[in-house]
Amino acid sequence: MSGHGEAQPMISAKSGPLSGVAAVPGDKSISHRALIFGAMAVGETKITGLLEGQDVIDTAKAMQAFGATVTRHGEGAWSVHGVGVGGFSEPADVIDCGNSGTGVRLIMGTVATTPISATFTGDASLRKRPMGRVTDPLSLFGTQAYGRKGGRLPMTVVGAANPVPVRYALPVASAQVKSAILLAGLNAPGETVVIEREPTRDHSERMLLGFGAELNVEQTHEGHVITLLGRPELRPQTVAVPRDPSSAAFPTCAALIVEGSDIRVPGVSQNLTRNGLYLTLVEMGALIEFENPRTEGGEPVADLRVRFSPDMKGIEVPEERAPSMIDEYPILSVVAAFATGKTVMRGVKELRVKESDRIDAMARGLEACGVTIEEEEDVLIVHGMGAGGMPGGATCATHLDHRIAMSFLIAGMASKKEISVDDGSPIVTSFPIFEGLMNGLGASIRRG
Ligand SMILES: O=C(O)C1=C[C@@H](OP(=O)(O)O)[C@@H](O)[C@H](O)C1
Ligand SMILES: C=C(OP(=O)(O)O)C(=O)O
Repeated sequence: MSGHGEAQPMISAKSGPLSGVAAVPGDKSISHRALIFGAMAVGETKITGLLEGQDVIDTAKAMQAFGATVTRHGEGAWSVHGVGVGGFSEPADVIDCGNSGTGVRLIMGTVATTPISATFTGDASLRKRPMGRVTDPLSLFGTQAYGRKGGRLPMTVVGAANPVPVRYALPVASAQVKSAILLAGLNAPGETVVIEREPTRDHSERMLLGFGAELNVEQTHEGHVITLLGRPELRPQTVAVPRDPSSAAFPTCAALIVEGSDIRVPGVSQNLTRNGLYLTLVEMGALIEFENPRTEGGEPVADLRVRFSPDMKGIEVPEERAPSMIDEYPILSVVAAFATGKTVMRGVKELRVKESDRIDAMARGLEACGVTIEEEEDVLIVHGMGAGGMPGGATCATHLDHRIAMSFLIAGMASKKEISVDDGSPIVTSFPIFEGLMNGLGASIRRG
């Protein structure tokens, strides 16, 4: 992992036409949840297609530290012997969640209503990210949290010995906060209610139902009202993790901007809480065909055929779409640079509290590559230069952020001059086979 002071490998990318099949690894959000819910079930959960990225590995290690038995049987094939809701034991050491906001926030939820204490930390990126958004609602259960100023890691969470159920309306659209409350609600007697005004990824709700919890989702004037009955016995499951649409975004967008490309991307989620990027690309004039729609691992998926799209136009991305494409704005801003006209992204200030300030990272990097950008606290506007129009020729800073690193490497595959990134090491957090997969399609990603 990066961020501990050692020199980081600079990586650069260029590309010929891309062709072939881009089979991306398992979904990161679903992988974290399969391990965590597996650890809270009684008995053995079997997982296939688990993402073996560093973020998920760190969650697997954490589940072991809390007393679950996590075993790897082969590539993507894992099992978790769970200890039951409320059955976590106190870890003997600090829990290091590395680069993962999802890992640390969801695990804090599980600890919140268990009578144990745990101290959490992470890498330099995670230690900058706000945890108050999770510990504030968790305090309503009776949980205490002691962290650094501004609610930063390292932080000790003291679980409530006698938790009470909670009713909480999310002030930000965040699946991590929603999931932390639901995980805490599992070990609180009675009904815990979370209300979200805008729908966010619903993997926790789907998985809770699969593991046998009593959960109800109602659409009211307040938004989605999610009611969970506490203290269920979770039944172990067999979880087939579908491919990650956030990873699929990278080869998809590369094929759209690299001249002569024609690739297939199998099994891309069509879950309405995850597919915002793909809707947006189609509206821009991207040549994407959605074939063979079906259900895989409980998620609606389709196979994509993606071709070089020289006639894409900038659009105004509907603000309410943001939660369904929140991790895809960096790569969308790259595609926008290869469209004609302006692409306007509003309601995106959540990007400022991800692994890096993603608005700032993309704005500065794209400017260095010759693209005109307008930026406000909550808005990013990219002035497109058309197919093949981006000059490139810069080294972009990645700030310990995998999505920033991959976005600029993809930009470099279609820019006039090569683009480098200062540190490619964060890519292993979510997409460990990125380099090999892209090179297999015809790109040339080189180190040093
Ligand atoms: O719940 C999840 O698995 C995730 C939720 C999103 O974060 P927020 O909840 O902060 O929006 C997303 O950015 C992250 O990559 C994964
Ligand atoms: C924001 C992300 O992840 P996390 O919040 O889990 O670190 C991401 O993967 O883009």
